[in-house]
Amino acid sequence: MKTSEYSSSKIHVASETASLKRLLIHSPDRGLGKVVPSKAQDWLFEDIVHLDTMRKSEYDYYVKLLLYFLDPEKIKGKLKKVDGDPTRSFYIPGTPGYFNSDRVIDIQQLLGEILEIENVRVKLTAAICGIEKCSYHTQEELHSFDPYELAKIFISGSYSDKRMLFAPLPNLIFMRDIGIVINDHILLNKPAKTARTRESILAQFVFFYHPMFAHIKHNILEIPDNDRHFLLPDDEKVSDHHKCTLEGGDVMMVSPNHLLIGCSERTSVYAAQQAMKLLFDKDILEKITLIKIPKKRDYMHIDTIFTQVKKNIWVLLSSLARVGDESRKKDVLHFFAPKENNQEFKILQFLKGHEQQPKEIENLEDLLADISRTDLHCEKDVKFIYSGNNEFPYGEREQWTDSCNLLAVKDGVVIGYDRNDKTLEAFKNEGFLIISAKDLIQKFENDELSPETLINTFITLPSAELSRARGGSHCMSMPILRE
Ligand SMILES: NC(=[NH2+])NCCC[C@H](N)C(=O)O
Repeated sequence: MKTSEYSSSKIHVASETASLKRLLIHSPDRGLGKVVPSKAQDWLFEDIVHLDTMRKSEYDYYVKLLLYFLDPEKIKGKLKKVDGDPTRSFYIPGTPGYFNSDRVIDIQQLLGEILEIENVRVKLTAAICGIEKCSYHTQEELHSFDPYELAKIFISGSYSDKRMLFAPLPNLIFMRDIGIVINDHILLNKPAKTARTRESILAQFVFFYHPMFAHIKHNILEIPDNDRHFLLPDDEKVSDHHKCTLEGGDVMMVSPNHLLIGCSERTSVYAAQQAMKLLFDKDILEKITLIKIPKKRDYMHIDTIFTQVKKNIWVLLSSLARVGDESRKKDVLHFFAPKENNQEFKILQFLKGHEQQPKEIENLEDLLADISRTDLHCEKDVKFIYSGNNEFPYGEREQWTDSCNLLAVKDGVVIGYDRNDKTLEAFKNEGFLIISAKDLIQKFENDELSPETLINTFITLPSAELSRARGGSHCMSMPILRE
Protein backbone atom coordinates (compact mmCIF):
# COMPACT_ATOMS: atom_id res chain seq x y z
CA MET A 1 0.00 0.00 0.00
CA LYS A 2 1.44 3.37 -1.03
CA THR A 3 0.99 6.00 1.67
CA SER A 4 -0.56 8.32 -0.94
CA GLU A 5 -3.43 5.87 -1.40
CA TYR A 6 -4.54 6.55 2.14
CA SER A 7 -5.06 10.26 1.68
CA SER A 8 -8.71 10.11 0.69
CA SER A 9 -9.53 7.90 3.66
CA LYS A 10 -12.69 8.77 5.46
CA ILE A 11 -12.69 8.80 9.26
CA HIS A 12 -16.11 8.71 10.88
CA VAL A 13 -17.69 6.81 13.74
CA ALA A 14 -21.10 7.72 15.14
CA SER A 15 -22.38 4.42 16.49
CA GLU A 16 -21.32 1.18 18.12
CA THR A 17 -23.12 -1.20 15.77
CA ALA A 18 -23.40 0.27 12.24
CA SER A 19 -21.45 -1.83 9.71
CA LEU A 20 -17.76 -1.60 10.41
CA LYS A 21 -15.82 -0.33 7.38
CA ARG A 22 -12.30 0.41 8.63
CA LEU A 23 -10.44 -0.17 11.86
CA LEU A 24 -7.04 -0.23 13.49
CA ILE A 25 -5.75 -3.38 15.14
CA HIS A 26 -2.44 -4.83 16.24
CA SER A 27 -1.53 -8.50 15.96
CA PRO A 28 0.33 -9.94 18.97
CA ASP A 29 4.02 -9.19 18.39
CA ARG A 30 7.20 -10.85 19.66
CA GLY A 31 7.16 -8.65 22.78
CA LEU A 32 4.24 -10.65 24.22
CA GLY A 33 6.37 -13.77 24.20
CA LYS A 34 8.94 -12.06 26.43
CA VAL A 35 6.75 -11.16 29.39
CA VAL A 36 8.18 -12.76 32.54
CA PRO A 37 5.93 -13.87 35.44
CA SER A 38 7.26 -11.26 37.84
CA LYS A 39 6.33 -8.47 35.44
CA ALA A 40 3.07 -9.83 34.04
CA GLN A 41 0.88 -7.91 36.50
CA ASP A 42 2.89 -4.70 36.23
CA TRP A 43 2.40 -4.94 32.51
CA LEU A 44 -1.34 -5.51 33.05
CA PHE A 45 -1.50 -9.16 32.05
CA GLU A 46 -3.06 -11.68 34.38
CA ASP A 47 -0.52 -14.32 33.41
CA ILE A 48 2.18 -15.02 30.86
CA VAL A 49 0.88 -16.21 27.50
CA HIS A 50 1.93 -18.79 24.92
CA LEU A 51 2.53 -16.53 21.95
CA ASP A 52 2.31 -19.13 19.21
CA THR A 53 -1.06 -20.42 20.44
CA MET A 54 -2.37 -16.90 20.97
CA ARG A 55 -1.55 -16.03 17.38
CA LYS A 56 -2.23 -19.17 15.35
CA SER A 57 -5.13 -20.62 17.30
CA GLU A 58 -6.80 -17.41 18.44
CA TYR A 59 -5.95 -13.92 17.17
CA ASP A 60 -5.38 -14.92 13.53
CA TYR A 61 -9.07 -15.93 13.40
CA TYR A 62 -9.99 -12.42 14.49
CA VAL A 63 -8.00 -10.98 11.59
CA LYS A 64 -9.47 -13.41 9.06
CA LEU A 65 -12.99 -12.63 10.25
CA LEU A 66 -12.43 -8.88 10.04
CA LEU A 67 -11.03 -9.26 6.53
CA TYR A 68 -14.04 -11.32 5.46
CA PHE A 69 -16.39 -8.60 6.68
CA LEU A 70 -14.41 -5.50 5.71
CA ASP A 71 -12.11 -6.43 2.85
CA PRO A 72 -13.03 -9.91 1.53
CA GLU A 73 -10.81 -9.68 -1.56
CA LYS A 74 -7.76 -9.94 0.65
CA ILE A 75 -8.77 -13.33 2.01
CA LYS A 76 -11.40 -15.07 -0.09
CA GLY A 77 -10.02 -18.03 -2.03
CA LYS A 78 -6.69 -17.74 -0.23
CA LEU A 79 -7.57 -19.47 3.01
CA LYS A 80 -5.72 -22.71 2.30
CA LYS A 81 -2.55 -20.90 1.36
CA VAL A 82 -2.74 -18.53 4.34
CA ASP A 83 -3.43 -21.31 6.83
CA GLY A 84 -0.71 -23.50 5.35
CA ASP A 85 2.08 -20.95 5.74
CA PRO A 86 4.05 -21.69 8.94
CA THR A 87 5.80 -18.28 8.79
CA ARG A 88 2.45 -16.42 9.10
CA SER A 89 3.77 -13.76 6.75
CA PHE A 90 0.16 -12.88 5.82
CA TYR A 91 -0.21 -11.27 9.26
CA ILE A 92 3.15 -9.53 9.57
CA PRO A 93 3.41 -5.91 8.33
CA GLY A 94 6.47 -5.25 6.25
CA THR A 95 6.77 -8.80 4.88
CA PRO A 96 6.03 -9.60 1.20
CA GLY A 97 3.06 -11.84 2.01
CA TYR A 98 1.34 -9.25 4.26
CA PHE A 99 -2.39 -8.79 3.58
CA ASN A 100 -1.91 -5.03 3.44
CA SER A 101 -5.50 -3.88 3.62
CA ASP A 102 -6.56 -0.26 3.85
CA ARG A 103 -9.59 -1.34 5.86
CA VAL A 104 -8.19 -3.73 8.43
CA ILE A 105 -5.08 -1.81 9.40
CA ASP A 106 -2.32 -2.86 11.76
CA ILE A 107 -0.86 0.19 13.50
CA GLN A 108 2.57 -1.40 13.05
CA GLN A 109 2.19 -0.92 9.30
CA LEU A 110 1.33 2.77 9.73
CA LEU A 111 4.25 3.19 12.10
CA GLY A 112 6.59 1.62 9.53
CA GLU A 113 5.24 4.03 6.91
CA ILE A 114 5.78 7.19 8.96
CA LEU A 115 9.26 6.01 9.92
CA GLU A 116 10.16 6.23 6.24
CA ILE A 117 9.93 10.01 6.61
CA GLU A 118 13.36 11.15 7.78
CA ASN A 119 12.37 13.94 10.17
CA VAL A 120 9.62 11.82 11.75
CA ARG A 121 12.10 9.01 12.32
CA VAL A 122 14.54 11.36 14.02
CA LYS A 123 11.87 12.90 16.24
CA LEU A 124 10.19 9.66 17.24
CA THR A 125 13.48 7.90 17.93
CA ALA A 126 14.51 10.77 20.19
CA ALA A 127 11.14 10.73 21.95
CA ILE A 128 11.25 6.97 22.58
CA CYS A 129 14.88 7.05 23.68
CA GLY A 130 13.97 9.90 26.02
CA ILE A 131 11.19 8.06 27.84
CA GLU A 132 13.07 4.77 27.81
CA LYS A 133 16.29 6.44 28.97
CA CYS A 134 18.43 4.95 26.19
CA SER A 135 22.07 5.88 25.72
CA TYR A 136 23.24 8.11 22.90
CA HIS A 137 24.85 5.07 21.25
CA THR A 138 21.60 3.14 21.27
CA GLN A 139 19.92 6.10 19.65
CA GLU A 140 22.55 6.09 16.92
CA GLU A 141 22.19 2.34 16.45
CA LEU A 142 18.42 2.65 16.08
CA HIS A 143 18.90 5.04 13.17
CA SER A 144 20.50 2.24 11.16
CA PHE A 145 17.35 0.08 10.97
CA ASP A 146 14.90 -0.23 8.13
CA PRO A 147 11.63 1.61 9.01
CA TYR A 148 9.53 -1.55 9.36
CA GLU A 149 12.12 -3.24 11.57
CA LEU A 150 12.33 -0.06 13.62
CA ALA A 151 8.53 -0.11 14.05
CA LYS A 152 8.84 -3.67 15.38
CA ILE A 153 11.59 -2.63 17.78
CA PHE A 154 9.61 0.35 19.11
CA ILE A 155 6.61 -1.88 19.73
CA SER A 156 8.21 -5.10 20.96
CA GLY A 157 11.13 -3.49 22.80
CA SER A 158 13.50 -6.04 21.31
CA TYR A 159 15.75 -6.51 18.29
CA SER A 160 15.14 -9.36 15.86
CA ASP A 161 18.32 -11.02 17.18
CA LYS A 162 16.40 -11.38 20.48
CA ARG A 163 18.34 -8.73 22.44
CA MET A 164 15.93 -6.78 24.64
CA LEU A 165 16.22 -3.03 24.65
CA PHE A 166 13.29 -1.88 26.77
CA ALA A 167 9.96 -3.26 28.03
CA PRO A 168 7.54 -4.71 25.47
CA LEU A 169 4.08 -3.20 24.88
CA PRO A 170 1.93 -6.29 25.37
CA ASN A 171 -1.22 -4.15 25.68
CA LEU A 172 -0.94 -2.58 22.24
CA ILE A 173 -3.17 -5.41 21.01
CA PHE A 174 -5.92 -3.50 22.86
CA MET A 175 -6.02 -0.83 20.20
CA ARG A 176 -9.33 0.58 21.55
CA ASP A 177 -7.54 2.22 24.42
CA ILE A 178 -5.17 4.49 22.49
CA GLY A 179 -7.83 6.83 21.19
CA ILE A 180 -11.35 7.09 19.97
CA VAL A 181 -13.06 8.39 16.85
CA ILE A 182 -15.92 10.72 17.74
CA ASN A 183 -17.76 11.61 14.54
CA ASP A 184 -14.89 12.96 12.42
CA HIS A 185 -12.61 13.80 15.35
CA ILE A 186 -10.08 11.65 17.17
CA LEU A 187 -9.67 12.01 20.92
CA LEU A 188 -6.24 10.79 22.02
CA ASN A 189 -5.86 8.98 25.32
CA LYS A 190 -3.82 9.83 28.37
CA PRO A 191 -2.88 6.43 29.75
CA ALA A 192 -3.35 5.76 33.44
CA LYS A 193 -0.69 3.09 33.63
CA THR A 194 3.02 3.58 32.97
CA ALA A 195 3.07 0.24 31.12
CA ARG A 196 1.06 1.95 28.38
CA THR A 197 2.96 5.26 28.08
CA ARG A 198 5.02 4.35 25.00
CA GLU A 199 1.85 3.20 23.24
CA SER A 200 0.38 6.67 23.37
CA ILE A 201 3.52 8.31 22.02
CA LEU A 202 3.48 5.92 19.08
CA ALA A 203 -0.21 6.61 18.56
CA GLN A 204 0.30 10.37 18.75
CA PHE A 205 2.94 10.20 16.01
CA VAL A 206 0.80 7.95 13.80
CA PHE A 207 -2.24 10.23 14.06
CA PHE A 208 -0.31 13.46 13.56
CA TYR A 209 2.08 12.31 10.85
CA HIS A 210 0.44 9.58 8.81
CA PRO A 211 -1.12 10.80 5.53
CA MET A 212 -4.23 8.77 6.35
CA PHE A 213 -5.08 11.32 9.01
CA ALA A 214 -3.63 14.41 7.30
CA HIS A 215 -7.03 15.75 6.26
CA ILE A 216 -8.30 15.63 9.83
CA LYS A 217 -5.15 16.82 11.53
CA HIS A 218 -7.08 19.75 12.99
CA ASN A 219 -9.65 17.34 14.36
CA ILE A 220 -7.23 15.48 16.59
CA LEU A 221 -8.05 16.32 20.19
CA GLU A 222 -5.68 16.13 23.12
CA ILE A 223 -6.96 16.59 26.64
CA PRO A 224 -5.15 19.40 28.42
CA ASP A 225 -3.39 18.48 31.63
CA ASN A 226 -4.17 20.23 34.85
CA ASP A 227 -2.73 23.78 34.73
CA ARG A 228 0.65 23.72 36.41
CA HIS A 229 0.13 20.08 37.42
CA PHE A 230 3.88 19.92 37.87
CA LEU A 231 3.54 22.17 40.92
CA LEU A 232 1.23 19.76 42.73
CA PRO A 233 2.70 17.66 45.53
CA ASP A 234 3.05 14.04 44.39
CA ASP A 235 0.28 12.72 46.65
CA GLU A 236 -2.19 15.26 45.28
CA LYS A 237 -1.32 14.41 41.69
CA VAL A 238 -2.92 11.02 42.11
CA SER A 239 -6.22 12.29 43.53
CA ASP A 240 -9.15 12.05 41.18
CA HIS A 241 -9.63 15.84 41.24
CA HIS A 242 -6.23 16.52 39.75
CA LYS A 243 -5.27 13.36 37.90
CA CYS A 244 -5.79 13.60 34.18
CA THR A 245 -6.03 10.15 32.60
CA LEU A 246 -8.41 8.77 29.99
CA GLU A 247 -8.36 5.52 28.01
CA GLY A 248 -10.40 4.67 24.93
CA GLY A 249 -12.13 1.67 26.55
CA ASP A 250 -14.02 4.21 28.66
CA VAL A 251 -15.33 6.22 25.73
CA MET A 252 -18.27 4.99 23.69
CA MET A 253 -19.78 6.71 20.70
CA VAL A 254 -23.36 5.46 20.87
CA SER A 255 -25.08 7.88 18.50
CA PRO A 256 -24.05 10.92 16.42
CA ASN A 257 -25.00 13.24 19.21
CA HIS A 258 -24.32 11.23 22.34
CA LEU A 259 -21.07 10.07 23.90
CA LEU A 260 -20.56 7.94 27.01
CA ILE A 261 -17.48 8.40 29.16
CA GLY A 262 -16.66 6.02 31.99
CA CYS A 263 -14.96 7.30 35.15
CA SER A 264 -13.05 4.26 36.26
CA GLU A 265 -9.75 2.84 37.42
CA ARG A 266 -8.30 4.31 34.23
CA THR A 267 -10.27 7.46 33.45
CA SER A 268 -10.33 10.21 36.04
CA VAL A 269 -13.31 12.48 36.66
CA TYR A 270 -11.04 15.43 35.91
CA ALA A 271 -10.09 14.08 32.47
CA ALA A 272 -13.70 13.20 31.69
CA GLN A 273 -14.69 16.79 32.50
CA GLN A 274 -11.88 18.17 30.35
CA ALA A 275 -12.97 15.95 27.46
CA MET A 276 -16.55 17.09 27.91
CA LYS A 277 -15.55 20.75 27.84
CA LEU A 278 -13.45 20.23 24.71
CA LEU A 279 -16.21 18.37 22.87
CA PHE A 280 -18.94 20.85 23.82
CA ASP A 281 -16.78 23.91 23.07
CA LYS A 282 -15.96 22.55 19.63
CA ASP A 283 -19.60 21.71 18.97
CA ILE A 284 -18.86 18.07 18.25
CA LEU A 285 -21.68 16.72 20.42
CA GLU A 286 -24.66 17.83 22.45
CA LYS A 287 -25.04 15.07 25.01
CA ILE A 288 -22.42 13.38 27.20
CA THR A 289 -23.15 10.84 29.88
CA LEU A 290 -20.58 10.14 32.57
CA ILE A 291 -20.76 6.68 34.10
CA LYS A 292 -18.86 6.29 37.32
CA ILE A 293 -17.95 2.69 38.05
CA PRO A 294 -15.96 1.21 40.96
CA LYS A 295 -12.22 1.61 40.58
CA LYS A 296 -11.42 -2.04 40.34
CA ARG A 297 -9.14 -4.17 38.23
CA ASP A 298 -12.19 -6.32 37.40
CA TYR A 299 -13.84 -3.45 35.57
CA MET A 300 -10.95 -1.37 34.29
CA HIS A 301 -13.09 0.35 31.59
CA ILE A 302 -16.84 0.66 30.96
CA ASP A 303 -16.52 -1.59 27.91
CA THR A 304 -15.73 -4.44 30.30
CA ILE A 305 -19.19 -4.17 31.86
CA PHE A 306 -21.38 -3.52 28.83
CA THR A 307 -21.31 -3.25 25.05
CA GLN A 308 -23.95 -2.85 22.39
CA VAL A 309 -24.97 -5.81 20.26
CA LYS A 310 -27.74 -4.37 18.16
CA LYS A 311 -29.70 -1.13 18.09
CA ASN A 312 -32.08 -2.60 20.67
CA ILE A 313 -29.85 -5.23 22.35
CA TRP A 314 -27.10 -4.77 24.93
CA VAL A 315 -24.93 -7.22 26.89
CA LEU A 316 -24.09 -6.24 30.46
CA LEU A 317 -23.05 -7.31 33.92
CA SER A 318 -26.05 -7.47 36.20
CA SER A 319 -24.33 -6.80 39.51
CA LEU A 320 -23.65 -3.22 38.39
CA ALA A 321 -27.01 -2.84 36.73
CA ARG A 322 -30.60 -2.84 37.97
CA VAL A 323 -31.33 -5.48 40.60
CA GLY A 324 -31.26 -8.80 38.79
CA ASP A 325 -31.46 -12.44 39.82
CA GLU A 326 -27.83 -12.40 40.54
CA SER A 327 -28.12 -9.86 43.32
CA ARG A 328 -31.24 -11.46 44.78
CA LYS A 329 -29.38 -14.73 45.17
CA LYS A 330 -26.69 -12.93 47.07
CA ASP A 331 -29.02 -12.82 50.07
CA VAL A 332 -28.99 -16.58 50.18
CA LEU A 333 -25.37 -17.10 49.25
CA HIS A 334 -24.07 -14.12 51.11
CA PHE A 335 -20.92 -15.85 52.30
CA PHE A 336 -19.64 -16.24 48.79
CA ALA A 337 -21.24 -13.27 47.13
CA PRO A 338 -18.97 -10.35 46.33
CA LYS A 339 -19.44 -7.15 48.34
CA GLU A 340 -22.12 -4.85 47.01
CA ASN A 341 -20.33 -2.16 45.07
CA ASN A 342 -23.27 -0.26 43.69
CA GLN A 343 -22.60 2.67 46.00
CA GLU A 344 -19.70 3.65 43.83
CA PHE A 345 -21.88 3.56 40.76
CA LYS A 346 -23.43 6.76 39.41
CA ILE A 347 -24.69 8.01 36.07
CA LEU A 348 -24.92 11.71 35.23
CA GLN A 349 -26.07 13.07 31.88
CA PHE A 350 -24.97 16.49 30.64
CA LEU A 351 -26.49 18.55 27.85
CA LYS A 352 -24.52 21.25 26.09
CA GLY A 353 -25.42 24.66 27.46
CA HIS A 354 -26.86 23.16 30.66
CA GLU A 355 -23.71 21.60 32.09
CA GLN A 356 -24.55 22.85 35.57
CA GLN A 357 -27.77 20.84 35.76
CA PRO A 358 -26.91 17.24 34.92
CA LYS A 359 -29.64 14.63 35.03
CA GLU A 360 -29.05 11.64 37.25
CA ILE A 361 -29.99 8.27 35.75
CA GLU A 362 -30.65 5.55 38.23
CA ASN A 363 -29.31 2.47 36.50
CA LEU A 364 -27.56 1.19 33.44
CA GLU A 365 -30.65 -0.36 31.86
CA ASP A 366 -32.52 2.97 31.96
CA LEU A 367 -29.61 4.69 30.24
CA LEU A 368 -29.14 2.02 27.58
CA ALA A 369 -32.87 1.72 26.87
CA ASP A 370 -33.05 5.48 26.46
CA ILE A 371 -30.14 5.41 23.99
CA SER A 372 -31.90 2.73 21.93
CA ARG A 373 -35.24 4.56 21.94
CA THR A 374 -34.40 8.26 22.01
CA ASP A 375 -31.02 8.46 20.28
CA LEU A 376 -31.34 5.56 17.87
CA HIS A 377 -35.12 5.86 17.31
CA CYS A 378 -35.58 2.16 17.78
CA GLU A 379 -39.19 1.08 18.02
CA LYS A 380 -38.59 -2.54 18.96
CA ASP A 381 -38.45 -3.68 22.59
CA VAL A 382 -35.08 -3.05 24.15
CA LYS A 383 -33.44 -6.26 25.37
CA PHE A 384 -30.69 -6.93 27.86
CA ILE A 385 -28.53 -10.01 27.80
CA TYR A 386 -26.72 -10.53 31.08
CA SER A 387 -23.24 -11.88 31.61
CA GLY A 388 -23.38 -15.50 32.79
CA ASN A 389 -27.09 -15.57 31.94
CA ASN A 390 -27.57 -13.63 35.20
CA GLU A 391 -26.89 -16.77 37.23
CA PHE A 392 -24.77 -16.57 40.33
CA PRO A 393 -21.74 -16.88 40.27
CA TYR A 394 -21.30 -16.93 36.50
CA GLY A 395 -22.00 -13.24 35.88
CA GLU A 396 -18.78 -12.12 37.52
CA ARG A 397 -16.78 -15.12 36.33
CA GLU A 398 -17.64 -14.58 32.71
CA GLN A 399 -17.33 -10.79 32.90
CA TRP A 400 -13.74 -11.36 34.06
CA THR A 401 -13.11 -13.17 30.77
CA ASP A 402 -14.82 -10.47 28.71
CA SER A 403 -18.35 -11.75 28.22
CA CYS A 404 -19.50 -8.12 28.05
CA ASN A 405 -16.77 -6.94 25.70
CA LEU A 406 -18.11 -7.68 22.24
CA LEU A 407 -17.31 -6.09 18.91
CA ALA A 408 -20.25 -5.56 16.56
CA VAL A 409 -19.09 -5.91 12.96
CA LYS A 410 -22.61 -4.98 11.92
CA ASP A 411 -25.91 -4.47 13.72
CA GLY A 412 -26.61 -7.78 15.52
CA VAL A 413 -23.44 -9.60 14.44
CA VAL A 414 -20.84 -9.71 17.20
CA ILE A 415 -17.48 -11.30 17.91
CA GLY A 416 -16.77 -12.55 21.45
CA TYR A 417 -14.94 -15.25 23.36
CA ASP A 418 -15.90 -18.91 23.18
CA ARG A 419 -15.31 -19.62 26.85
CA ASN A 420 -18.28 -17.75 28.35
CA ASP A 421 -20.77 -20.64 28.16
CA LYS A 422 -23.60 -19.17 30.21
CA THR A 423 -23.51 -15.87 28.35
CA LEU A 424 -23.59 -17.78 25.07
CA GLU A 425 -26.59 -19.69 26.36
CA ALA A 426 -28.31 -16.36 27.04
CA PHE A 427 -27.58 -15.24 23.45
CA LYS A 428 -28.98 -18.50 22.15
CA ASN A 429 -32.15 -17.97 24.16
CA GLU A 430 -32.50 -14.57 22.48
CA GLY A 431 -32.46 -16.33 19.10
CA PHE A 432 -28.82 -15.75 18.14
CA LEU A 433 -26.91 -18.21 16.01
CA ILE A 434 -23.72 -19.22 17.82
CA ILE A 435 -20.96 -20.20 15.43
CA SER A 436 -17.22 -20.55 15.83
CA ALA A 437 -14.93 -18.26 13.86
CA LYS A 438 -13.34 -21.32 12.28
CA ASP A 439 -16.63 -22.77 10.99
CA LEU A 440 -17.94 -19.42 9.84
CA ILE A 441 -14.78 -18.61 7.88
CA GLN A 442 -14.98 -22.01 6.19
CA LYS A 443 -18.62 -21.37 5.31
CA PHE A 444 -17.71 -17.96 3.86
CA GLU A 445 -14.96 -19.62 1.86
CA ASN A 446 -17.38 -22.27 0.52
CA ASP A 447 -20.10 -19.68 -0.17
CA GLU A 448 -22.47 -21.42 2.23
CA LEU A 449 -22.88 -18.16 4.17
CA SER A 450 -22.05 -14.58 3.38
CA PRO A 451 -21.15 -11.58 5.59
CA GLU A 452 -23.83 -9.46 3.87
CA THR A 453 -26.75 -11.71 4.72
CA LEU A 454 -25.69 -12.76 8.21
CA ILE A 455 -28.05 -11.59 10.99
CA ASN A 456 -28.30 -12.10 14.77
CA THR A 457 -25.05 -14.03 15.13
CA PHE A 458 -22.50 -14.47 17.89
CA ILE A 459 -19.17 -15.48 16.41
CA THR A 460 -16.97 -17.23 18.96
CA LEU A 461 -13.24 -16.69 19.11
CA PRO A 462 -10.93 -19.17 20.87
CA SER A 463 -9.70 -17.38 23.97
CA ALA A 464 -7.61 -19.48 26.36
CA GLU A 465 -4.52 -17.28 25.90
CA LEU A 466 -6.16 -14.01 24.84
CA SER A 467 -8.32 -13.78 27.95
CA ARG A 468 -5.23 -13.87 30.18
CA ALA A 469 -4.48 -10.43 28.80
CA ARG A 470 -7.84 -9.23 30.21
CA GLY A 471 -9.35 -7.75 27.08
CA GLY A 472 -11.85 -8.93 24.48
CA SER A 473 -12.70 -8.24 20.88
CA HIS A 474 -14.13 -4.77 21.63
CA CYS A 475 -10.85 -3.67 23.20
CA MET A 476 -8.84 -5.23 20.39
CA SER A 477 -10.38 -2.88 17.82
CA MET A 478 -10.26 0.84 17.16
CA PRO A 479 -13.02 1.52 14.61
CA ILE A 480 -12.22 4.49 12.37
CA LEU A 481 -15.12 4.18 9.96
CA ARG A 482 -18.60 2.80 10.41
CA GLU A 483 -21.37 3.08 7.86
N1 LIG B 1 -10.84 -1.45 26.59
C1 LIG B 1 -10.45 -2.43 27.36
N2 LIG B 1 -11.29 -3.05 28.14
N3 LIG B 1 -9.14 -2.77 27.35
C2 LIG B 1 -8.59 -3.85 28.06
C3 LIG B 1 -7.15 -3.62 28.33
C4 LIG B 1 -6.49 -4.78 29.00
C5 LIG B 1 -5.07 -4.51 29.35
N4 LIG B 1 -4.40 -5.67 29.81
C6 LIG B 1 -4.98 -3.43 30.41
O1 LIG B 1 -5.10 -3.74 31.56
O2 LIG B 1 -4.81 -2.28 30.10
